[in-house]
Amino acid sequence: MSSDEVNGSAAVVDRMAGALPEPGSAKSDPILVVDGVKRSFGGLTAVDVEHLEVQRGTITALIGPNGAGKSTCFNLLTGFDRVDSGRWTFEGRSINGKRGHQVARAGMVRTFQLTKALTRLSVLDNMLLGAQGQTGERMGGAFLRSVWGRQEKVNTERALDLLERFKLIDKRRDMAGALSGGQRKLLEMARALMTDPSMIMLDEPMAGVNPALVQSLLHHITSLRDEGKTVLFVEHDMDVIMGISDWIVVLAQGRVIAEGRPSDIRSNQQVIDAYLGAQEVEDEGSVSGDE
Ligand SMILES: Nc1ncnc2c1ncn2[C@@H]1O[C@H](COP(=O)(O)OP(=O)(O)OP(=O)(O)O)[C@@H](O)[C@H]1O
Repeated sequence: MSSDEVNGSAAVVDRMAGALPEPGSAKSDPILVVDGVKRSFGGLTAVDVEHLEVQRGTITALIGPNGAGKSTCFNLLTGFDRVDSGRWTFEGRSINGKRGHQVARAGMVRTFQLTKALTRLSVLDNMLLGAQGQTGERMGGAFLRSVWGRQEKVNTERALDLLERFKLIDKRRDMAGALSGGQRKLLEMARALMTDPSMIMLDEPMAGVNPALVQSLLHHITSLRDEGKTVLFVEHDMDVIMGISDWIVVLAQGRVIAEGRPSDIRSNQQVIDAYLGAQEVEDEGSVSGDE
């Protein structure tokens, strides 16, 4: 059995069957299709993606060196930044120009590199904020309750179910600020699921997380895929990337320089030159741990 078959279920392997390991490759059933998306800051081109398709029901990693444009790409696609040019469709519908909460309501939800869990709100209130589709970062719990009314019961039940699933149920009354770094990542993921998205985008879900919680997060990510959701994630940890990705997209200087299964990417000389070579040196000197 190949490492790619180990990573994904048989169904996932089938979904990627016709996809060629090359930049811009067509997928059999793309949930997200990006065309000509560009974003510059002053004279610096941060993102310049000619064509990208993300296959439905898979785990796709977006990797690349620091400053490659990964977070900017996430920000653009999810309505947290504006493109200079380009268009993209989600579930066949254009979501250009939509704001973050509208994108979330369309079914595409993202988490942030630095967790946005409101530290002075309880874990449960953070979850209830998630039900709004990521708006209201400045809203308090009392406001939430008045807005929700009858809907609050339904949302609270969903929040408690998710907190149970993510093993945070005992923390529901604690302030989010009292959680460890890893628990905040779990809360971010749980919160993102409040709107029952079909696609979840995770920005560095493992950063600052201790090894025990890494296993738990990995389990949650693969479970989401196995339930039929699409996962797109940005990550630097190569063991994580190679271990759970069905497909990998490599960005360098804003452009997609390679795409493929983990085995394709590992042996791609251009990727080794632009990223993997330097990454190995970095990993040798790094120490990981929870906050
Ligand atoms: N708001 C901004 N203003 C100016 N420059 C920006 C802004 N946001 C990003 N950049 C620049 O755009 C480039 C891409 O940054 P981005 O954060 O998207 O990279 P990244 O691949 O996510 O990096 P990392 O792995 O370090 O998180 C970088 O050169 C960065 O300095």
